Amino acid sequence: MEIGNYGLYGKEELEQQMGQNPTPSMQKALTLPKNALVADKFCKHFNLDVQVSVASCMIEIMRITAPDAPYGDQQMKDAFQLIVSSFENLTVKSTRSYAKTVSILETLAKIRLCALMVDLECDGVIIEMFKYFVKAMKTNHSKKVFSHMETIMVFVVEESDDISLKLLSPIFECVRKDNVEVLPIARKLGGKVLAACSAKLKPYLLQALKLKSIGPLSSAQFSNSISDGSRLRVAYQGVSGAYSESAAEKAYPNCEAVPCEQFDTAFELECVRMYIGHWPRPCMNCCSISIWSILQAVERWLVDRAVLPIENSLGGSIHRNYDLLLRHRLHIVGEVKFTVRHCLLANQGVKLEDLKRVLSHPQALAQCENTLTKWGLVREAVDDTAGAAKHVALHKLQDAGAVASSAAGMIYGLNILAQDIQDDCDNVTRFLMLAREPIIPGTDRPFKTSIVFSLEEGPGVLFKALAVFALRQINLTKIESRPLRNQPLRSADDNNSGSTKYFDYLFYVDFEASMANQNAQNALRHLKEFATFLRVLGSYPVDTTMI
Ligand SMILES: O=C(O)C(=O)C[C@]1(C(=O)O)C=C[C@@H](O)C=C1
Repeated sequence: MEIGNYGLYGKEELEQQMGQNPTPSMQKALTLPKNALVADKFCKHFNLDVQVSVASCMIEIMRITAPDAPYGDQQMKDAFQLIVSSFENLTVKSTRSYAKTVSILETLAKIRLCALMVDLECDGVIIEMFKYFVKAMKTNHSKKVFSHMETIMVFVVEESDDISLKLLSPIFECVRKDNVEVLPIARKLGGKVLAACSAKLKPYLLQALKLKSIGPLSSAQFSNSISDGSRLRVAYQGVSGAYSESAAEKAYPNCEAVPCEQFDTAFELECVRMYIGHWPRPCMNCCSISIWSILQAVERWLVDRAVLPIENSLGGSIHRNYDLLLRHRLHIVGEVKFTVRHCLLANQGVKLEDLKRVLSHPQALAQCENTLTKWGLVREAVDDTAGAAKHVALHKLQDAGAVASSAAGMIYGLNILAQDIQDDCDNVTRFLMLAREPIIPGTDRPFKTSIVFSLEEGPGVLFKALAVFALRQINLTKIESRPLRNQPLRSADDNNSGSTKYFDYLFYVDFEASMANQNAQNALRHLKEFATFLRVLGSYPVDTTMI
């Protein structure tokens, strides 16, 4: 089909913008340059600046001849390809052709030539254009550039009848909450397009989310991919640069580490919200309820593992996380020990003497207790170390620093004022890997089993409980007691059918044996005889490595 003119996107509107159609004499005058431009020696010139100049002349001719297209369909497609290729110049402001490229962008936005791109089904070219826009947002452009990109993207979406997910993926990718490669300004661009086209994009967003969902877990331990070949998604609490992210990557070297604001939600809705976390408010109001209900259906399969810090060699047990282990019906499938080396981070130009306060995760603050006291800094607890660094950078704080990793310093552009500020160089945090399915315990390598139980009141019951292991030469590596805050629990057989009971204390015990081991099974059978509640949290390989 020969499109031939821009009638599809409003002749009148265009005539208004252009003033009038070109006169016959102007049409005649244009013939020569119009034909010359499509010659290979110009449009396929090896020099990129020449190509941009050709693209600029072509779009100028399109502007003059509007609403008629100056070329036939194939030549128009080639011209669009050349025009879009020139947008590479938008990614580096210092290039010679930057100003010319901005003017091409402006014309494309103003005369809405992109409608013709949609009609000509130039999907590949449009995707390339969207990708350039997102990439270009790493450079500091004027507001005008931002608004032209927004106009073009919205127009393309609104003009397209049947949009492919591939075409939308640059937009969805740049609003994805866990996409650390995207700068806030690019997120804003994606968010504005989503907001402007919310009604049209809603079904596509849901489709994209469903495709992200994955089937039930395989029980393969420490496997980096799931059955369909996609990467294992490992949720961790905090933002990029948190120690938990490094622990996730140590356990599953090829995984996709997914930042979540709170651990409680790592396996739940937070991971679903990663797509719509940056959805602008007005849009949330109109679609959140339906998105919510549909997302609930897929939420359970959005991540495969969660990483949970459980204890630290200096700070001790992380009590809240012990409580979470019981609240969620997840299984421990692995552990990772990670050497934590803290830095004091601050904005560029800020010196140690300027600091009055320091932000970090309470565990990190506790691990640097002596050093921070020596410096006389007021401690402020936040959700994670990298989040603290991000906050200090984002708000350009001059009186506050952050205790976090050097990686967080790099990510958020902070200066390292001091390194290795933990109170002891042997500062190791133990992380647990959690999954919905347990792994099949083995005997081929050292295994550890974590259990939680409660006991009736009485003299010597705890002694008796621990003796079941001592009698069988099973070594205990950890014992932790937690108060039971009057919360109902299932009974000892753990099959969900027991009556509700209340206990005073819970004992968390780790012992060095696999549940595949007869000795360990006998010990637990023995313990069950007088435990009022018992659950195996997981039997998993011991982390014998240290980094
Ligand atoms: O805030 C982080 O970076 C975390 O990964 C959390 C955490 C923790 O909870 O203990 C992990 C390791 C360090 O011990 C300090 C903080």
